[in-house]
Amino acid sequence: EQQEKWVPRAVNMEIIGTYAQTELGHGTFLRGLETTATYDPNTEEFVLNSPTLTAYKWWPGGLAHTANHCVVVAQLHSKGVNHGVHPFIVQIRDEDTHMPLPGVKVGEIGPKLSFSTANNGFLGFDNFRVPRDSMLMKNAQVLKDGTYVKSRLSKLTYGTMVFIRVMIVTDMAYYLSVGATIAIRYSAVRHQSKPKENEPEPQILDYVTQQHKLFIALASSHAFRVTGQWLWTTFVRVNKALTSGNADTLPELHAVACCLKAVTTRDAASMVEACRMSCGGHGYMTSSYLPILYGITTAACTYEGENTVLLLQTARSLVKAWQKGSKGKPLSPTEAYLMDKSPVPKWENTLDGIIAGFRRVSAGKVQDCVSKIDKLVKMGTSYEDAWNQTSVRLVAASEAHSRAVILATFRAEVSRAAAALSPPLARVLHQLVHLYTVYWALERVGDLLLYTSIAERDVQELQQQYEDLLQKIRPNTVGLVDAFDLRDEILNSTLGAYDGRVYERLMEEALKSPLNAEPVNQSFHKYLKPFMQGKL
Ligand SMILES: CCCCC/C=C\C/C=C\C/C=C\CC/C=C/C(=O)SCCNC(=O)CCNC(=O)[C@H](O)C(C)(C)COP(=O)(O)OP(=O)(O)OC[C@H]1O[C@@H](n2cnc3c(N)ncnc32)[C@H](O)[C@@H]1OP(=O)(O)O
Ligand SMILES: Cc1cc2nc3c(=O)[nH]c(=O)nc-3n(C[C@H](O)[C@H](O)[C@H](O)COP(=O)(O)OP(=O)(O)OC[C@H]3O[C@@H](n4cnc5c(N)ncnc54)[C@H](O)[C@@H]3O)c2cc1C
Repeated sequence: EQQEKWVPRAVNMEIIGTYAQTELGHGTFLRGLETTATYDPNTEEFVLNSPTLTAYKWWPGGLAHTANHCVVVAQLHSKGVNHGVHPFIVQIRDEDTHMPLPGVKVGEIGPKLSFSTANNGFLGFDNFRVPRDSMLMKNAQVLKDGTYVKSRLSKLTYGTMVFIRVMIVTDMAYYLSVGATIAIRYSAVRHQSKPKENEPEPQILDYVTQQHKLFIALASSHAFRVTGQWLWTTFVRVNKALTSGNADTLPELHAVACCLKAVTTRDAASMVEACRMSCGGHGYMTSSYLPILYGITTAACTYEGENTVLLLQTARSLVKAWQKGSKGKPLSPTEAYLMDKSPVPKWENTLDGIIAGFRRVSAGKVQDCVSKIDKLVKMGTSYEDAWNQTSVRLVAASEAHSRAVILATFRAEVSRAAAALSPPLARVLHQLVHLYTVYWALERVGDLLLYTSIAERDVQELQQQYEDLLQKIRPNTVGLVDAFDLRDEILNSTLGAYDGRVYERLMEEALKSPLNAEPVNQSFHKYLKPFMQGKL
């Protein structure tokens, strides 16, 4: 009924909304949110109120000047009892005049690192009344007399965030495809230095260090697209089960969505920055689009759940799984490997060997965390303090688990799809899987040395495998980014345009600057000349 009321109006843009959860004082700790929604049975209304400055909603995208409605997450009070945070759909502006409604204080939060096109806003309520059906009652309800009917699963309130975290993994695949396209096309056009005096300046794409910076971004885009597809399929399956009242698989989805969102956003931000730096000074130009792209990807490390907090959520699940498995209870498919008690096998420099190695690292780290926590608790430390003192290791265990999931998914999905591809295309995609897997083995070689039987000669061989792969992928690099098929209008980049006219485009953009409107800028007469004449 509520969906019939609100969804059609949102779809036809009568309602422009945003998600108003975060407050000045709380973003992570949702149970600490201060906005209140108090039910008045006499009028069958909720009274929304921001009791303190820190209760003001702060950050929601489009809230400042675009949205006329929003989903407000508030502490629900009824019959004198606080039932915790619940979502409410609230009109905040007049649909004709767009003026803020009486009792609503709304505005712009100010300049940000990036996302300058999104008017992120603040929102405060001064005993603002909304009808009872403003409470989104899919999970929990408040009856006309104020009786609270609890949800069958309180965490369903957090469902929106799981959905967005699932989507973000695919978003990162897209953003990495943009960064890789810009930087690799530029690296094919840019010639620099003379390693061989009697030869012309080479393409910078032929420097192996440049390949090391860029090819992992290209491979990660494919790895995250494939993993994002797998995660979406998992989300759809869990959601279907939830609809029929079965919440058994929700904890696993929450855990894997948390660590994948955290690892893919962190990787995307650092790899987009590497793309920016690989383009030298021109990568620092706004017209290259790389600084904006960095701002967008680094924001994703914070929004929809700050990365550390989410990695700790996954660590909570891994520790619980270890404790369950140690009692012989079955584990979820993504965590079942934790109970592999077989002897550490002889190391193999193969994809399967490396994936098995990352699972060993994750299981070893989880076991070390459980042992440290148990030891601290036995010494009289509270569980919460023991958790905090172990939290750096818990984050590392969560990252290792996430990497094992990505490596295994990327390999399995490409192997499955390869049968339907032409042999040359299958070969190139397998090279990207191989590069991605060996890259991360080398990045985490310390962990592999701690938890597997990898030896020094294996590491040397992996380094050679990696350098051979850079050489094999080089001839197809431009073709691989062209295959992302990103239009120039979407790339919005002087360095990444398909025609490669980099220098002409850089100059064209420079000449658009208002500072080039006249040969002598007025600042000379107002400041420079008086200063030079000692008059300032
Ligand atoms: C391809 C094209 C791309 C174009 C894309 C364009 C743009 C990109 C899109 C968007 C970009 C622009 C803007 C971004 C919009 C951003 C929006 C936001 O940021 S919205 C706000 C997000 N905020 C958060 O995520 C808050 C994070 N905090 C929390 O989730 C909770 O506070 C936290 C940390 C989980 C703690 O909650 P708490 O109640 O204290 O729980 P516990 O830790 O005690 O755990 C209790 C149990 O509950 C389980 N749990 C927790 N969360 C969930 C969940 N979501 N689902 C299921 N279960 C959950 C948890 O596992 C515990 O279970 P056990 O007790 O261990 O069994
Ligand atoms: C571009 C952008 C768009 C956004 N859009 C929206 C939106 O549309 N709607 C919305 O509601 N919100 C939005 N947000 C807000 C975002 O969801 C919050 O910023 C995010 O949830 C982090 O919360 P916080 O800012 O309060 O940081 P905090 O939670 O205060 O985190 C600060 C630091 O404390 C650490 N920390 C916090 N808790 C713990 C813990 N338990 N254990 C260990 N360390 C901890 C964190 O790791 C972090 O290092 C947006 C934010 C950005 C940057």
